[in-house]
Amino acid sequence: MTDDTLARYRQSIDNIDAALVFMLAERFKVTQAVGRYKAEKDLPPADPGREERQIARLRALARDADLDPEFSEKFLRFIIEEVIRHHTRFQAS
Ligand SMILES: O=C(O)C(=O)C[C@]1(C(=O)O)C=C[C@@H](O)C=C1
Repeated sequence: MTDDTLARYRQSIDNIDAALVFMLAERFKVTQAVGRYKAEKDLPPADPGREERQIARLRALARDADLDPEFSEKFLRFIIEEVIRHHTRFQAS
């Protein structure tokens, strides 16, 4: 059975998912550089003040874009948690 409407929606979803992967790859490239820099300069892996500002900004953007702010906060925290794990590995090596 073919459902053209569903197929079109899914094509768009696939494009968006691909864009998300590319954007995340770029973000992690930058944060890897930040991790190396922080390790060199003996800076702590996490910066809770910066995180709070990022989350407040993202929540406001989410509200404007009609996206659930709770979800956007969870999503950003999930990414930052992984970044901090990478930073911590740089400090140990
Ligand atoms: O901005 C930094 O200092 C970073 O290390 C990047 C980043 C982020 O992924 O956005 C990660 C960890 C910090 O706690 C804050 C922000």
